[in-house]
Amino acid sequence: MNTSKNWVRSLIRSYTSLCTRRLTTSLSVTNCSQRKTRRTGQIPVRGSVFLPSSARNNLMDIKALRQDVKDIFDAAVTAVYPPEMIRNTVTLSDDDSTLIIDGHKYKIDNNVYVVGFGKAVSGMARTVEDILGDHLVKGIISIPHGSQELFKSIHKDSLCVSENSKITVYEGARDNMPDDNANKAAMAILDLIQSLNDNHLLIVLISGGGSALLPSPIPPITLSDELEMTKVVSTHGGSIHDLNVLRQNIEILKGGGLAAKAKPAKVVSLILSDVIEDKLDIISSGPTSPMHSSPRQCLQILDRLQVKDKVPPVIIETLEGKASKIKTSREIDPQHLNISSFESQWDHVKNIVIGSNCIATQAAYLKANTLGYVPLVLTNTLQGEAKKAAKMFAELALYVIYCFETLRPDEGNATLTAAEIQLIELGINKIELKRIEAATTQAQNSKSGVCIICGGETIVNVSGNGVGGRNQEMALAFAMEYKKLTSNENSKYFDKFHVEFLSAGTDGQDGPTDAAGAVVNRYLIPAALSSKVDPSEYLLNNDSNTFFKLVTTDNCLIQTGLTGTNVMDIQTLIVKP
Ligand SMILES: Nc1ncnc2c1ncn2[C@@H]1O[C@H](COP(=O)(O)OP(=O)(O)OP(=O)(O)O)[C@@H](O)[C@H]1O
Ligand SMILES: O=C(O)[C@H](O)CO
Repeated sequence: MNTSKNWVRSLIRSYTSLCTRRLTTSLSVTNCSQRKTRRTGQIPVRGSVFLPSSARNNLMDIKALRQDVKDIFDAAVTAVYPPEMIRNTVTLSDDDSTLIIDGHKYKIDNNVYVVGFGKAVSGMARTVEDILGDHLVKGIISIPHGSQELFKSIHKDSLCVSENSKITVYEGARDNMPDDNANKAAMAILDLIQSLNDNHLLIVLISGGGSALLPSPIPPITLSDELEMTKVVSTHGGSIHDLNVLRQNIEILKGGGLAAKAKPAKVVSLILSDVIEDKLDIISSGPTSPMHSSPRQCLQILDRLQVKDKVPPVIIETLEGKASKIKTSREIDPQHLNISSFESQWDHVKNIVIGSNCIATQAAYLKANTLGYVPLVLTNTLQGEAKKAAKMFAELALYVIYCFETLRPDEGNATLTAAEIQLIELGINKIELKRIEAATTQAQNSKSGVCIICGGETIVNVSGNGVGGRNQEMALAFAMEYKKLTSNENSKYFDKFHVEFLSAGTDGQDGPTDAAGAVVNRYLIPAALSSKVDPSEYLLNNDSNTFFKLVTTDNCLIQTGLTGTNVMDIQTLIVKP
C-alpha cells in the first residue's frame, strides 16, 4: 500500500474515533452552583491573549483572509441598508405625477401618507420622505427608544428623519417590550389610517421589532395584559412565531388589522424581513398581511407551552370566546369559501419585501466571488442552538479540507464517509454535500479557497451569567470545536489550511453587547491556552464577549456599530489551502 493511502486510512481512523468521542462529550452542560460563588458574574480577566509564533510567520495571509471575511460581511450588510433598498424600490416619474413602487404605478397628487414601525424604519422613512417631497401629507413612525439620538451620535444622519419632517416620530419599546409610548404611537397610527379615503395612498414601512413597537390590544385586554403575555410566552420556550400568532389574534392592528382599518385607501407595505422564510404574517405580526391563524391555534400554543394558567385570564377568555364563534379564512371549509370576496378584502393592498437575509447573503456571495473565492450560499434558514451550529461549521471546515485532500487522484473518496455521516446528523443533506464538493473541486482547479455563506437566526439558552450574544458564542464554540476536531496525529495536514469563521448580526448588535459578532481562526484557542485563559470556562458561562475582549492582538470582535438594518445573522466560513 502506498504512503498516501496509509495516510488516508489513518485519517479515517482518527476521524471516526473523534466522532465517537464527540458523542459522549457535552459542551453545553453548565454548573450554575459553581458560578454562584463568583461575585462579579464574570470570569476574572487573567491577561491578554497573543498570537503564537507559528501564526506570526503567516501573518500576511492571516490578515488578508480576516480582512476578506470582514469585507464579505460588510457587503452583505450594505446590500440591505434601508435608504438603498427604498431607492431601489421606489421612484418618482420625471413629471412628478406617478410613484413607481416595484414596477407598480400610483398616480399621486399630494395625497400620500406614511406609517411605520420597526428597528430599521427610521432610515426607511427618511428616504421615502426625501423621494416624495410635497406629495407626503403626513406620517407617523414608531421606532426603538433613543434611536434618533444614537444614529446622530454615530454620524448616520441619513437614518434620521429630517428636522422639518412631516413625519412624527415616537420612540418606545425599551428592551424590545411593548410599552406606553409604543401604544401611543399605535393609537396615533390607528387614528390616522381611519381618516383616509379612496383618493389616498398609504405607505406602510415594516421591519423587525415592529410587533413591540405597535401594541394595540383589543379591549378589554389591556397593554399590561399584553406585556405579561409577551413575557410569559418568551420565557417559556415560545418562538417568535408562537408569540406573533398570539399577537395577531388579540390586537387591533396585527394580523391584517392595519390594512383592514386603512381601507378604502390604497396600501403599499415595504417590508424588511427579519424572520426565517420571510413569512409576511409573522414579520411584525403581519399588520398588512392576511392572517393564517385562529384563536383555537392560540389556545393550542398556550397549551403546548403549558402557560395557560400564567397568561392573564382576560386573554384566555377572549380567545375562548372567539374560538367558539369565529372561523378564519384557513378554517373555513374551502367548498364554502367565496374566494372572490376573500380576495377583494385584500385587493387594495400590496406587500413588497424589499430586503431580506437572502438579499444579504447574495451580496456576500458576489463579494466573495470578486475576492477570488468559490462561494456557496448553503442556507438562509439556519436555526437551533448556536453551539450546535458551531459544531456543524467545524465539521463543514473539515469536510472541505477532506474534499481538497481526497481530490488528489490516488486517494479515492473513502475519507468522506465518516465526515458525511457526521454532517448529515447535524442537518446537512446529501445534495448540499455534493454542492460543497463541487465548489471545492472548482477551488482546487482555480487554486483558490471555498467560502460557505449561511444566514438565519440561532438561539442561546443562557444559563451562565457572562456577557455575550448568539454570534459571539457561535464563533467561540466554533474555534473550540475546530481545535478539538483537528488535534490528532494528522494535525499537520490540517495546518496546511487557513480556516476563518465569522458569525455576526446584520443589525450590528449581538445580544446585549457593543459587538455585532466575532471572527475566529485556528490560532485563537492555542493562543488563549498558552496565555492561561481557558476558553471553555467562558463558553460555559455564556461569557464570549468578555473572552473576545481579551484577544488584544488579533481583533476578533466585529464592531460595526448599529447598522440601521436588521435581516437576522450571517455566517461566513473560508477554507483555503
Ligand atoms: N450572555 C449571553 N451569551 C450568549 N447569548 C446571549 C447572552 N445574553 C443574551 N443572549 C442572547 O441574545 C439574544 C437577544 O439578543 P438580540 O437583541 O441581538 O436578539 P433579538 O431580540 O432576536 O433581536 P434582533 O432580532 O434584532 O437581533 C437572546 O436570544 C439571548 O439568547
Ligand atoms: O417584531 C417582530 O415581531 C419580530 O422582530 C419579527 O418580525
